[in-house]
Amino acid sequence: MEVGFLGLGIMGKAMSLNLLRHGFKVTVWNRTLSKCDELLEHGASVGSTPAEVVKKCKYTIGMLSDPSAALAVVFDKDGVLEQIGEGKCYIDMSTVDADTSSKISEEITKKGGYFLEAPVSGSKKPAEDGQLVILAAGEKTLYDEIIPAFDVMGKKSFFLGEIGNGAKMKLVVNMIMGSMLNAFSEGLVLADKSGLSQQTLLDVLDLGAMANPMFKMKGPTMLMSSYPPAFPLKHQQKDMRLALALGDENAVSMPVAAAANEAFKKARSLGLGDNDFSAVYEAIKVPEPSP
Ligand SMILES: NC(=O)C1=CN([C@@H]2O[C@H](COP(=O)(O)OP(=O)(O)OC[C@H]3O[C@@H](n4cnc5c(N)ncnc54)[C@H](OP(=O)(O)O)[C@@H]3O)[C@@H](O)[C@H]2O)C=CC1
Ligand SMILES: O=CC(=O)O
Repeated sequence: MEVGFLGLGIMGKAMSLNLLRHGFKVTVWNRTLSKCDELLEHGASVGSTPAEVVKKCKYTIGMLSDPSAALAVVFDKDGVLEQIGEGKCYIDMSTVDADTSSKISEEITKKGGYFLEAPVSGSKKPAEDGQLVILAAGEKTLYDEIIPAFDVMGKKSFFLGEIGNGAKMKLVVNMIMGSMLNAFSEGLVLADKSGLSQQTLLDVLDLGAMANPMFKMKGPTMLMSSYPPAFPLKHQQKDMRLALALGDENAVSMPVAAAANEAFKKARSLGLGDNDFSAVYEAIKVPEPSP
């Protein structure tokens, strides 16, 4: 199977390498073209624009940072839309809101193409190991056709129905994840300030009903103030923002998520946006100014 891949950030690089490793023919494009070099060494072809990739491949996958990037790659000059048409398929795996996905879907469909949104749950390591959870929605026939690629990139794929449902599911999941990480960070600070061993807190949590891979993986590195980006904090804050907007639309009160969003915003204002999202702990450690 031949696929195009647009966006070689942390996730896109790992996902496209996996496809190559499993025998797919892959043509890649990235805004910063130099990031294509490593993929070229692993046997990928390189397209000079998104349009060129779509022209060459029946199936093209996008993995871009946020709604504006996802829209730019489709609608800008030399974008996906210029070559999409009858028999061409576009799969956007970026985390965006339902409106962004719908705009892309409408225009692609108008031109006779097929569209699937398919955001993923799971970070850098699951992407490298082909262990993502794929949350797809949109064109069911395209979903069935692209399953061989999803099976390489992920451990489980869900088909969630109409366009927007994949985006919404992803935002709900990440709203929970961001809120949990904040509560965890506050717990670490509280343990420290009240004279307890933070390591013992990690051990206690890991033995009880709240044990989870995120606390287990992030806890030790947070205690070392080490935040190499697996999931960049700026993207987690974008997801909190989009999840809160979804809450607004549906009149769902989410005070916990709103407070977590404030902590991620504070972390961004401290210059931590390109660090791993667990760096929110640094923002929680900073004392509030006294009145
Ligand atoms: N990292 C993670 O753990 C996970 C991330 N996600 C989601 O996946 C998506 C990608 O994440 P990740 O790989 O971590 O992000 P990165 O920041 O590592 O990569 C972002 C990619 O988007 C490209 N990009 C940004 N702006 C534009 C633009 N205006 N036009 C064209 N390309 C653009 C970047 O290109 P360039 O190299 O030129 O900057 C890069 O290829 C995000 O939506 C994120 O929320 C989902 C699950 C897990
Ligand atoms: O979106 C991030 C993730 O870890 O999933």
